[in-house]
Amino acid sequence: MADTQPLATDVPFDLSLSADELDAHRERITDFVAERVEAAGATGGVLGISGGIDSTLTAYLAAEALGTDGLHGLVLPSEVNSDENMSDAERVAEDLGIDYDVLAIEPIVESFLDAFPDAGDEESERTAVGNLRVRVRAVCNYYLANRANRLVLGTGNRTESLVGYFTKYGDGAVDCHPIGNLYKLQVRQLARHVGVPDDLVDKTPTAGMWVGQTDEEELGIGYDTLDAILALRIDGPLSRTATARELGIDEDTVEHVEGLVARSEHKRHTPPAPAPLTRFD
Ligand SMILES: Nc1ncnc2c1ncn2[C@@H]1O[C@H](COP(=O)(O)OP(=O)(O)OC[C@H]2O[C@@H]([n+]3cccc(C(=O)O)c3)[C@H](O)[C@@H]2O)[C@@H](O)[C@H]1O
Ligand SMILES: Nc1ncnc2c1ncn2[C@@H]1O[C@H](COP(=O)(O)OP(=O)(O)OP(=O)(O)O)[C@@H](O)[C@H]1O
Ligand SMILES: [Mg+2]
Repeated sequence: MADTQPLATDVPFDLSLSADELDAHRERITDFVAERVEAAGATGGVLGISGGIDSTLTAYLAAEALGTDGLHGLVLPSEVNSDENMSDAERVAEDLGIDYDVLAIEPIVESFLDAFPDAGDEESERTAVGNLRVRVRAVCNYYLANRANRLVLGTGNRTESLVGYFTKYGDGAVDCHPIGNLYKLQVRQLARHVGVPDDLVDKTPTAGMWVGQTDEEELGIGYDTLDAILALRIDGPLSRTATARELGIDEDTVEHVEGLVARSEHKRHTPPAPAPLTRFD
């Protein structure tokens, strides 16, 4: 029996979806995936599966939309992924009955780094190498997509997109974003609704770019609060002051999120070019 209970949060603003809304999202997303694949004349989708909730939900819905033959999974362990996440990723593919490959990407990353022996400072190196791992995964996705005329299915949600919490041309390098209209809390809720096991729904989100990384620690804010600020202040009509008052938080927290959104604007657009010269003035 699907669970449509709201998820517990500490935030006094309820983003939970009703049972009808969850069904509507499920239908909208599965229709979207099927339509994108058909419109592209593709044979199906390719998807990286990490053991996290975003790729798990996307895999469940894409398998529903395309059938198990229409979806190919890629589990791409590196030295920073936990064994638990990688075995969960394989469990998702097995439970869905889709074909999948497991490919350790660290040799590819290492051979790339051999070409750049001079490391930068510790913090920028950590981000650069983390992003390299993410971009190696994107290359793997597209290699398989090219070979079998498939689309690369993204797993980004609305929360990550708005604050730019993804690697440009890494996990952001995809052909469509099936769950891109859901805040993180709603991803978890829809996942539970479609039958994803609780231990996967409740798992701590991690980008898996370095050992011990968690999204909430790096972002400096919990997802429940972040979702609510985005819904009220960025997608909604409230001022900074009204958002802070509504959520019982200080204005600095709202301002922090506004900064994340503003600084990541460039990630949400195709790269700009100077205006062309015209000969028809
Ligand atoms: N204003 C601007 N206009 C145009 N381009 C601009 C720019 N500012 C930076 N850039 C470009 O963007 C680059 C920085 O962006 P990027 O390479 O993405 O790197 P960056 O945003 O620094 O790092 C990626 C962030 O996303 C997180 N992440 C990554 C992957 C997965 C997940 C997850 O949870 O799934 C999270 C990761 O932990 C990290 O915090 C710069 O090096 C520059 O090339
Ligand atoms: N080890 C991996 N193998 C295959 N794909 C991966 C791996 N790590 C990350 N990915 C891909 O990158 C995407 C972005 O990672 P992200 O952490 O945002 O999502 P998630 O792991 O599915 O969920 P969560 O945010 O809850 O951890 C994943 O959804 C998945 O498609
Ligand atoms: Mg993850």
